[in-house]
Amino acid sequence: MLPFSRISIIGLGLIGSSIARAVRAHMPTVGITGYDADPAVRERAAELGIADDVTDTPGAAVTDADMVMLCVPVGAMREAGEAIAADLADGVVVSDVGSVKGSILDDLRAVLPPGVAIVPGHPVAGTENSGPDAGFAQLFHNRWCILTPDERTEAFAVERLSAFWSRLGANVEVMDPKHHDLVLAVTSHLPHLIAYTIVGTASDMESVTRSEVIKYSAGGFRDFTRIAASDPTMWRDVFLANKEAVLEMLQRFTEDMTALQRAIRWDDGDALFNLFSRTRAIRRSIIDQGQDDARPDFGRAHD
Ligand SMILES: NC(=O)C1=CN([C@@H]2O[C@H](COP(=O)(O)OP(=O)(O)OC[C@H]3O[C@@H](n4cnc5c(N)ncnc54)[C@H](O)[C@@H]3O)[C@@H](O)[C@H]2O)C=CC1
Ligand SMILES: O=C(O)C(=O)Cc1ccc(O)cc1
Repeated sequence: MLPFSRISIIGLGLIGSSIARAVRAHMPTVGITGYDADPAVRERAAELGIADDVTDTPGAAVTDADMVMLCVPVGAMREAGEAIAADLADGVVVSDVGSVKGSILDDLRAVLPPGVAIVPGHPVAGTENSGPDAGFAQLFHNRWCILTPDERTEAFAVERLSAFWSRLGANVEVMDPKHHDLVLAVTSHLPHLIAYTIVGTASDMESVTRSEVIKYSAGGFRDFTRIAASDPTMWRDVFLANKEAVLEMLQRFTEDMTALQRAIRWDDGDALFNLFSRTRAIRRSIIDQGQDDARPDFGRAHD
């Protein structure tokens, strides 16, 4: 049995359009209605035919839905919830895909009516691209989707949402929101901050020209430039919403970086070698678990 029969997607960018495409591919009988605050995105989404209907108001997109997925930047979740509150059907499941989970449940509970089941979620899958053209149906294949309900969240809603993400090819895990934010601070948010910093540092250097940075961007730097091309609005919101955990991880990172600086200064080759051997082992276990993104077709636009 299908977990939902008519879904609504609010925010038709990379993640919203990927969900729409994946639902089309894996649950073709499920109806999809979409809305985006940006008229140009609505127009493009309609052109691409990623939803059965793209509406001009948020309310019209949700009236008939049995599940609503909020796919907007973290800082816009509350406003997006407010905009649909009056038009939600009783018993509807509302979820989201935000990269930070701590405050979302409180924010959504504050603006949505009591008859609505709220299950926050985060598909740990994405790319540096944004907008409706960037989405693709296979984005969630063999990727994690973390759900962060609390003790008040209706069990039926967690089960249905779990089934929904499984159908899209994801592996579902349930986690406490605070723990989610700490784990993602080190595995996703801090790496993005480092990438933004290093690319910024290189571009600020006066003795190295911009064309040299582009021309000689070998392995490491090149990977950072991909991450540092990620959406500014999305990442501004992530850092502001996960301030505490990011600052805690940044503190640890800075201390570890200072230790490395010291090892280089004092020619402590053993310290460098030992750390690099430990980190190599982590990379190998990621590959062994089939969690590597370096698949030949990953991140390319295809449906
Ligand atoms: N980009 C990524 O790799 C991943 C992003 N996420 C999360 O998914 C969410 C969406 O990110 P993307 O799809 O990448 O961004 P995107 O920029 O591609 O799409 C977001 C869309 O939301 C629309 N929007 C903004 N405020 C709105 C509002 N109040 N009502 C309706 N539409 C509104 C924008 O016009 C835009 O089209 C974010 O919360 C992000 O943290 C989660 C996993 C991966
Ligand atoms: O493009 C990449 O490497 C990413 O890390 C994508 C990504 C961005 C944000 C998330 O919350 C989850 C995944």
